[in-house]
Amino acid sequence: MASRTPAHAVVEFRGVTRVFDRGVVALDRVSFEIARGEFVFLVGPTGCGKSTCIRLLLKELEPSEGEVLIAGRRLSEIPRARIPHLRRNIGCVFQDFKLLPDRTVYENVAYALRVIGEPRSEIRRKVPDILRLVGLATKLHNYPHELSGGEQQRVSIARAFVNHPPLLLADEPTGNLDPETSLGIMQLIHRINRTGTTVIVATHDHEMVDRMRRRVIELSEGRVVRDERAGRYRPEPASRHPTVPADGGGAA
Ligand SMILES: Nc1ncnc2c1ncn2[C@@H]1O[C@H](COP(=O)(O)OP(=O)(O)OP(=O)(O)O)[C@@H](O)[C@H]1O
Repeated sequence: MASRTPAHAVVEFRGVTRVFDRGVVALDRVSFEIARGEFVFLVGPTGCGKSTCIRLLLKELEPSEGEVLIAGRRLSEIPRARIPHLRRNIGCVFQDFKLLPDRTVYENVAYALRVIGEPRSEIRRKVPDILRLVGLATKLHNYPHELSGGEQQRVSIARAFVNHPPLLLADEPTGNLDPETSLGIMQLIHRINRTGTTVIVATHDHEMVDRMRRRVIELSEGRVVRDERAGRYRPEPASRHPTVPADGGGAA
């Protein structure tokens, strides 16, 4: 069957339901499209299904019903052997950085290139370049434990972006950082977005969402309850979406 995904859509969730063991419905008929180059915040209270969306995009999970598409391709049709190729085109940033503790900053980033068979000369060129971009040119030989949380997150962003993937997923990237450091991280992710990379950030960080005023997709109990162009963490008081409290009620 021909795909209905518009040529410009990088990501599409088409009626996606995901049910876990014991009948936990993490996502319930979720549909949205994200165009090439968009910056999207995925928000909502804990347990609403944000990480499940990210894991579906990485094909770490399969939908119980519906389809997830990337660049018009149904992930259900991608064979197991091609999953590494899919993931190579998706940069990932997580709350806990996931750095290799016994490798230097340089090695942590170089490793991402080595596993995909990048020639040594390219690694030597690309790693210092990306570390300069994230503001860590002087920390190449430090180990993760010698860095602040914000610096560690910059390393993980460098690692995620060193291949210039068309899609960057960030799951709670500022969750462990103070507000000022978070702002720097979000500015960096914004800069990456401006190079043309599509960015999806799952977050509870309402300050950040309110400051950035980008597209906001809000989930509640596994359903999309709001999708706004230049949204805030919570809907505007005059919102046309009365199903979600406008007074800041609910979990932060
Ligand atoms: N592997 C799993 N097995 C069973 N239930 C799961 C599993 N993963 C997630 N869930 C459940 O699915 C629901 C959605 O979880 P998910 O992690 O997507 O939420 P979230 O919005 O990312 O939450 P948080 O903001 O706390 O990270 C929750 O009820 C969660 O307990």
